[in-house]
Amino acid sequence: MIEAVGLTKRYGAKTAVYNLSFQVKPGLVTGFLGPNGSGKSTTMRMILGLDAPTAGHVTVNGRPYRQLPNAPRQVGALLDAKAIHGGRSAYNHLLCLAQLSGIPKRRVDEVLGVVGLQDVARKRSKGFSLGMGQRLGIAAALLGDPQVLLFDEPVNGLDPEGILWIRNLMKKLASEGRTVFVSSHLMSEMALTADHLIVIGRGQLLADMSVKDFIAHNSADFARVRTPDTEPEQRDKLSAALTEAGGHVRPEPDGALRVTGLPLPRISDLAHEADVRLWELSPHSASLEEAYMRMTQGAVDYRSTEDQRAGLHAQPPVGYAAPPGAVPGAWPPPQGAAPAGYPPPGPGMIPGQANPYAAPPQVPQAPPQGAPGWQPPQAPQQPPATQQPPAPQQSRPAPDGAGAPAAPTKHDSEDAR
Ligand SMILES: Nc1ncnc2c1ncn2[C@@H]1O[C@H](COP(=O)(O)OP(=O)(O)OP(=O)(O)O)[C@@H](O)[C@H]1O
Repeated sequence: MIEAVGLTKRYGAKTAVYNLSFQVKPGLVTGFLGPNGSGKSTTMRMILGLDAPTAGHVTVNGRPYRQLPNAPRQVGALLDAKAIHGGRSAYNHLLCLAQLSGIPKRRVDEVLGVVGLQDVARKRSKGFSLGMGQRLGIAAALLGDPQVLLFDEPVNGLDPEGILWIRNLMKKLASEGRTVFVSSHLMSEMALTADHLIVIGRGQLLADMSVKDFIAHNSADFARVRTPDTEPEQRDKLSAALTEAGGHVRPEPDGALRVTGLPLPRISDLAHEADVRLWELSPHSASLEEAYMRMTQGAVDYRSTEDQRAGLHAQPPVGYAAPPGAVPGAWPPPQGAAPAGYPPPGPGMIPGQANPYAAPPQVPQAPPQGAPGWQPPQAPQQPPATQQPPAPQQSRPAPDGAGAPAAPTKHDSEDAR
């Protein structure tokens, strides 16, 4: 079990993670989702004692990582698969990690078999493809047969067969009662792999719930209705009738109508009353991807200017009414402002948490802590000094990095400096 309480990390004026509290339970695959730069890797690094929290704390099996006896046998991690000494063979890389942690040599062959690298085990890893590197990183994570596993983007570079393999591996590890915490941007994959989701945006918790609940709470079921393609006036007639009856109607790219707010039998009756023939009337549930996009769209930091111009990034939440005077179709509303009609936090959001559609002001950025006038909202309590993991050191028990918490940082760690 992994438990974070009020976890906060600041890099100078940048708040990467703010007041994050969650539990990752054994026996489940827990997906860790969030847009680019939302703080996933930083959180994982704090779990592994590679970054010290600015406030709050995180424990693995009840202790900070650095206080775990023989940590590599309790926790395995894939942070950065490229963090391997390229001149070393896969076998020697794993052997080195095993020897540093007192893991028997035979385990090296076992994990090479598990990840399917047995035939290239003696080849230098610098010739490995991205997918082979990922497999080697996963082998290193499994080396100590740990109860707790963290994977940062494990399917990166894997082909479809590899993706299927890792999906089954994660599920198997969880079914053995292990704690499996995995970050990914592949929503379709997460929908198939994860039982539970932790979603963050701009370093803050947006959701902590089962995949099923997440989809149910963050998406509206809808109906697709199609009238004969050859009679566009029928479509307009139906659209008017459905809107008048209180439905929300949006055109689909293929000419169908997407209708929310009306049950299927009612749509059928309204079509009948309007004397409109239907070619399609079908119920639909949103995908995890749609639910995720809906929840995190306001917390996306990096966006193509092309998308911004074309408005591709933004679909207003269901029920959103543009404020008076707004440019028609403009979404999202101006950052930091919550105009009239701005949706309140929905049922899928964390109680007491700010509306995630809102822009960053909840995350205190400046002035820095201690500066005149700085007042963090609900500032988490500093834990006693004894609960803080010791400051990360440059040299860690696994010098080659991959698969062990020793993996070099994606960013230069301020702590290490
Ligand atoms: N050592 C550092 N110094 C300064 N800023 C940092 C450092 N590490 C991370 N950050 C910043 O903290 C924020 C969170 O970064 P992080 O890598 O944790 O996000 P992420 O969710 O893992 O992103 P991605 O999905 O792109 O991998 C980013 O704005 C990042 O630039």
